Amino acid sequence: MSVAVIGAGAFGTALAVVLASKGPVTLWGRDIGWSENPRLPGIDLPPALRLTDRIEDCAAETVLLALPAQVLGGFLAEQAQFFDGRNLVSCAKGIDLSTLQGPSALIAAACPAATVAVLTGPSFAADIARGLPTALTLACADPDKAETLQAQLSTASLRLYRTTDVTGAELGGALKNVIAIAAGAAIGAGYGDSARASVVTRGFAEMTRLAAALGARPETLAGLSGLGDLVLTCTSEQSRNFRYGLALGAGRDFAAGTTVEGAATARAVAALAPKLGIELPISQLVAGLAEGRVAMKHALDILLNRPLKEE
Ligand SMILES: NC(=O)C1=CN([C@@H]2O[C@H](COP(=O)(O)OP(=O)(O)OC[C@H]3O[C@@H](n4cnc5c(N)ncnc54)[C@H](OP(=O)(O)O)[C@@H]3O)[C@@H](O)[C@H]2O)C=CC1
Ligand SMILES: O=C(CO)COP(=O)(O)O
Repeated sequence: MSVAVIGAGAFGTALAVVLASKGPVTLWGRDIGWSENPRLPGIDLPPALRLTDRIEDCAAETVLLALPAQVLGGFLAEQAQFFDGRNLVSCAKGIDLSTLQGPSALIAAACPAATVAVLTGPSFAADIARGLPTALTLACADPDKAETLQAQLSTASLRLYRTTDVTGAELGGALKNVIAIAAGAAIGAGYGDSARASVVTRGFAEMTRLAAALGARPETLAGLSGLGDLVLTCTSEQSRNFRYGLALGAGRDFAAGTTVEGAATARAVAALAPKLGIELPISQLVAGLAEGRVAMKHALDILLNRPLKEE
C-alpha cells in the first residue's frame, strides 16, 4: 500500500522518515525549500522519502494528515475532493475551535467516502525520527481496516496498538495538551511537583468525563492515547504545550508561531462544557489563561476555593 504524509512540520516529517524505512513515502509541505527540516533539526531524509509541494503527487492509498488541528478544516475545504475515498489518518491533537469537532469528524464530513482513522499516543517527533522505540494507538471504527492500517504503519521502532474507539483515542490526544499547559503553569509558578501531580490526576478525570460525554469508552482514556500521552506531555520540557504553560506560570513571553494545540483546544473545551452540562475546572481555567481573561495570580484561588467534594 502506498503512503503519503500531508504536513511537513516536525510530526509529519518524523512519521515520513520512519515509514520510509519500509518503502517509498511522499511528504507534502507548502514550503519545502530545505534538505533538513528546520522544525526537526539533525534528521537526515532517507532516499525513500520524496518531498513535494504538489498535492497531485500524493495520490496514495493511505494518507496521513499531520497538520495542526486548527488548520485542518481549511485544508480539507480546498482539497477534500482529491483525498476522498482514501484511507485518511488524522495525526492532529486538538479540537477545531470553529466547529467544536475533532479532526476525524472534520475529515468524515469533508470526505464521506474515505476510511477515517487516527494515529495518536505518546511520541515526540524528534524521538520517532531518531528511531527511538515508540508505542502509539491506531484507531479506526472498521476493525478490519484498523488491523490493515496497524500493520501498514507499524515499523521496527514504531509499535502500534489498535482500537475501534476513534472518539476516545482522538480526545485523549487533544485533551492532554490542555492539561499539559496547566501542569506547566503549576511548575512555572513555583507550586511544585505535588501540585503538578494533582493537576495531572484531576486533569485526567476531566479528560475521561468529557470524552465519555462525547461517546468515548472510558478505558480508552486509560491507554496510550490518553494517560500515556498525558504523562509524557506533563513531565517533559520537549513538549511545547508544557513549555507554554511554564511561560504562563512564570509570567514570561512565549515564542510566537510555536504550535501549541492546547490553547485553542482549551477554548473549544470551555465552549463544550456547558453544552454537555459538565464541569471541567482545570480546562476552563486554561481557556481563561490562554485568552487573557484570567490572570495567573488568581488561578490557584479559583481552583482551591471550589466547594469540597468527593473524589
Ligand atoms: N511535534 C510533535 O512531537 C508531535 C505533534 N503532533 C501533532 O501533529 C500536529 C502537527 O504538529 P507539528 O508537526 O508538531 O507542527 P509544526 O509546528 O512542527 O508544523 C506545522 C506544520 O503545519 C504547516 N501548516 C500550518 N498552517 C498550514 C496551512 N494553512 N496549510 C498547510 N500547511 C500548514 C506548517 O507549514 P509551514 O512550515 O509552511 O508554516 C508546518 O509544516 C499537531 O496537531 C500536533 O499536536 C502529534 C504528536 C507529536
Ligand atoms: O503530542 C506530543 C507528544 O505526544 C507533542 O507534544 P507538544 O505538542 O506539546 O510538543
